[in-house]
Amino acid sequence: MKIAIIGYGNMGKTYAGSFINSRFIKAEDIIVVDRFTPTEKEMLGIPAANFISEVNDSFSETDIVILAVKPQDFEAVSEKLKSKLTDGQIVLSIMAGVTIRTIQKMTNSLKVVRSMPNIVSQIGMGMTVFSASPDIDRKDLFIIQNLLNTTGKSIYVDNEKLIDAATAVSGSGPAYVFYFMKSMIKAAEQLGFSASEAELLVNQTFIGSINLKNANSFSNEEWIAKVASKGGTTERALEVFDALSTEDIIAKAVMAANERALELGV
Ligand SMILES: NC(=O)C1=CN([C@@H]2O[C@H](COP(=O)(O)OP(=O)(O)OC[C@H]3O[C@@H](n4cnc5c(N)ncnc54)[C@H](O)[C@@H]3O)[C@@H](O)[C@H]2O)C=CC1
Ligand SMILES: O=C(O)[C@@H]1CCC=N1
Repeated sequence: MKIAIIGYGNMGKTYAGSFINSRFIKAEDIIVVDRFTPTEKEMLGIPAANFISEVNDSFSETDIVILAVKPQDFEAVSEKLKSKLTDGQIVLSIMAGVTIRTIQKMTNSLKVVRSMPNIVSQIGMGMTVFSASPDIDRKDLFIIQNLLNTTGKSIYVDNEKLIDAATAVSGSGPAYVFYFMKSMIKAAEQLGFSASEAELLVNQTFIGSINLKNANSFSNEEWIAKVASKGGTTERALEVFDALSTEDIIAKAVMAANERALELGV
């Protein structure tokens, strides 16, 4: 199977790396289009000749074309791509917001899969939610899901609106986690820890908590109750979160991301 990746930034590189490392796709079967020439290390064993700056005739030989540019760059890409795609090819988009309908219109392609991965795909622990146009048959969907699963876990949704919702939850989600970590590190420093000590305390707390959660079937509420002793320190901190409506703030932020995904699709 041959794959073209348009846009070799954070996500384009992540995808190429996952496909190659999982041995699902051979490095020589990947074509990359970007304005920038990557370093040798970034090429991941893909032959230098397979890196091109514009979509060209070699595209008609590929089975899947992955759109990994920013939504704002899609129009320019689609202009070049439109005339090169043939009927059997699958277009797989990871762009935030851009709808299946828009991708179909702008690429003249009926076989479109729209997905929302996250950056954690870099270490094979990503979360991807995907949906497909009616012309994608079961076999196509199976191939795509196998490909996506080289980057982590995936779920298929019929309702395309859930791709925007996933963008706001799991797509942008890693940044929310890093934001929370950054805030805790800052507080730890204010309490007297050095920057590296603060980072260790917070990293280990996150890694440990997630692994603990995964090792048992208790809910988040149950875990909170196990940590927060009556009249103790955690309870005092949680009172501050509640008094400042932190849950509402987080919900508002996620809704804002969802709104932005919808705007990007217009
Ligand atoms: N960064 C993330 O965590 C996630 C990003 N996404 C989506 O993935 C897409 C890419 O995001 P990133 O990789 O973070 O962006 P990026 O900015 O790191 O990479 C985009 C690449 O596209 C290239 N590019 C721009 N115009 C081009 C053109 N006309 N032809 C060929 N290449 C062109 C740029 O040179 C750049 O290397 C976006 O649509 C974003 O919504 C989805 C999930 C997570
Ligand atoms: O911020 C963005 O628009 C992209 C989509 C999800 C993560 N990054």
